[in-house]
Amino acid sequence: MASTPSPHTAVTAHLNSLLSSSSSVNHNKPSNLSFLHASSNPSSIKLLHSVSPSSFSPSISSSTTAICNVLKTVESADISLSRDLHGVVSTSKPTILVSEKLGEAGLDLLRSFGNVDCSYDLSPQDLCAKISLCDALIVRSGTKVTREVFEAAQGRLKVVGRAGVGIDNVDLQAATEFGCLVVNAPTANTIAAAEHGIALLTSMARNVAQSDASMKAGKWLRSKYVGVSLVGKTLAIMGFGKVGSEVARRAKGLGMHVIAHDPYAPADRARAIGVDLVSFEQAISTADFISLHMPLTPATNKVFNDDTFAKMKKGVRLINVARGGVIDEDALVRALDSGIVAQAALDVFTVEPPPKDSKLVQHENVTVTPHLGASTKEAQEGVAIEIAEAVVGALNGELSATAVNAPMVPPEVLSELAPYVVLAEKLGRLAVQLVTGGSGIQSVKVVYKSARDPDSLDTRLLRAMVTKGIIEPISDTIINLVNADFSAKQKGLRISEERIIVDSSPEYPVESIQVQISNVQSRFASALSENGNISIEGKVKYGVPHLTRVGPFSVDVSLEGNLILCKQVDQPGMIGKVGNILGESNVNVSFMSVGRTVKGKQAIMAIGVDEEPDKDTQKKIGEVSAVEEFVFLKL
Ligand SMILES: NC(=O)c1ccc[n+]([C@@H]2O[C@H](COP(=O)([O-])OP(=O)(O)OC[C@H]3O[C@@H](n4cnc5c(N)ncnc54)[C@H](O)[C@@H]3O)[C@@H](O)[C@H]2O)c1
Ligand SMILES: O=C(O)[C@H](O)COP(=O)(O)O
Repeated sequence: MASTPSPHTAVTAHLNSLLSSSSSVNHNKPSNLSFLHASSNPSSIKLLHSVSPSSFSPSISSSTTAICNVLKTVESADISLSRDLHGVVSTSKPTILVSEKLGEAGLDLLRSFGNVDCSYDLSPQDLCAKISLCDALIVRSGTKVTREVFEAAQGRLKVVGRAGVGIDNVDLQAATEFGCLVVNAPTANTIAAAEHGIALLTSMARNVAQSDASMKAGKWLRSKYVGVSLVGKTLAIMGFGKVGSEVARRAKGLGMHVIAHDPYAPADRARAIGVDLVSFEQAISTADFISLHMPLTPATNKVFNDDTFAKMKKGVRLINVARGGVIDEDALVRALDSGIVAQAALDVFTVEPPPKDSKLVQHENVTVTPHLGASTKEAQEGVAIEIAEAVVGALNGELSATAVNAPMVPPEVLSELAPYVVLAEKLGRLAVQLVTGGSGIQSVKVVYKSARDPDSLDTRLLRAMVTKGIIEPISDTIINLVNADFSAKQKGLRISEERIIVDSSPEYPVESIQVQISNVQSRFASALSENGNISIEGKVKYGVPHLTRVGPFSVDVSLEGNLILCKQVDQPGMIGKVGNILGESNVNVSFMSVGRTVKGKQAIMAIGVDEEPDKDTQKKIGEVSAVEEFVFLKL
């Protein structure tokens, strides 16, 4: 059993805290911190510990050390630990609330990882009451995950998994503000939805539902239910994404002429299946059938309304397996009554279930199904597995390929950037401690020197880590990849980035990272560069982050433990004097580096120390005659 975590473990543990720590932006509420253990294999990361910061009192670091010691003892035992709200450490697993029916295979996977609570049909109040006991929530389209849910979670909820595509029932803004990751299952129900679209298209064209109902009512109405043929007719696909393009493929097989409108779809993908991409106006004015496959967003909300129906070909037929909200349903009733729209086939509604007396649902030219697009056995099993894997991965601190509100960083980029992620956080943490009073920071610049083309360097993770390092020491907000940019904006912190190409080995993604804070006073004036900004720079050496520059001074000290920066007149004996004072106080020096601008003038000592020197010791250092200023910094 290792008594000291390997550099790799430390690196991945840092990554995990970035990816998995949950936060509450409502500062009155406690946030949960997740301590995660990373094994030497980054793909097998285990959530070991979850604890409320209130239970850390009085000293976060001493509690952390104690907890880490416990963790070390179980490191090889693959046991999950958690601490309850009273701070009692116990073996427990994360709790996953599943609020709508999910396929068994997905549930099995979830059960092998955590405690699964399948509570279907919860009222909004019951959901809010339960959620503070849950680490993850899995929903379909029937559960509204509102801001109130995130507030009620009190920082514990780390991930919301949407077992399907549409995330319009999740308040993404609130999720992001609360640092909660949202993942979806975007692929497993595509074919089911496309097949349902085709089922609605063909059954509407041949009045299958209406004639079935009339026969069951004892009638035989052959002339009433004469249909229309599909072959040679123009079908407009609105939203040429996964479902839209599969509907297009199938409609071509039925001999239809298919056009599509999608402002973001690549023309070559459309061409590849023989579909012309056209403007919105052209699509709706020339089509005999219009099939909707765009997401519900502020831009698509009620995009089919009185104005747009008026532009359609008289007698057009409409299919909607996307979202009810893209249609103004009252306007559709009017268009059906006037004959502009001959028929509609709808799987989705603005309010689900729609009111029993809905004129639209009751309309004789309308065929309806109760949101069944994704409801095939195959799709539901697929979606359940897809979302269970995404949620387990997220709880394990892995970056999700289906994250909806966080950058998706490919695993290879992630593993390459891992040591720089640690460096970025430590530089942010050091830089903010150099500011007098710590707060009032408005403008931070992060400069990356790299031999690589700036376009090939994905710095989102590094920027988030610098943000984490700066914000966490001066607030009670826990920062992760989800909420880093939002939290910075909330605090009026502008983080800009610059990438400088340097002539070094492109083998490493980053040569150095520099953090500059402008328009602030510094507790350590020597950290100010010529332009008056606090400026510190670091590099990764042999996988370990190092501080390499403070203001104009070059230093080289490994960023572990704590740090004393000391500015003195460049003269012999200084290392001994300060070293002796620390030694007398039992403060162990781990690293030491001296940097100067000109021989015999000023120099900076960067001293790595394991313990924090007490006030008396710090006073003695300040009293050494050649020492002009010094500062103690926690890493
Ligand atoms: N009825 C069901 O059970 C069911 C099942 C699956 C998906 N859906 C819904 O179908 C829709 C499409 O799903 P998908 O998996 O194909 O998603 P997708 O993201 O692959 O495709 C959506 C497409 O819509 C396009 N789009 C965005 N804004 C647009 C606009 N203003 N006009 C035209 N196109 C626009 C996008 O560029 C994208 O290509 C979603 O709303 C989803 O929720 C419903
Ligand atoms: O967006 C989706 O994936 C579909 O609308 C499916 O929704 P459901 O999971 O509620 O069936």
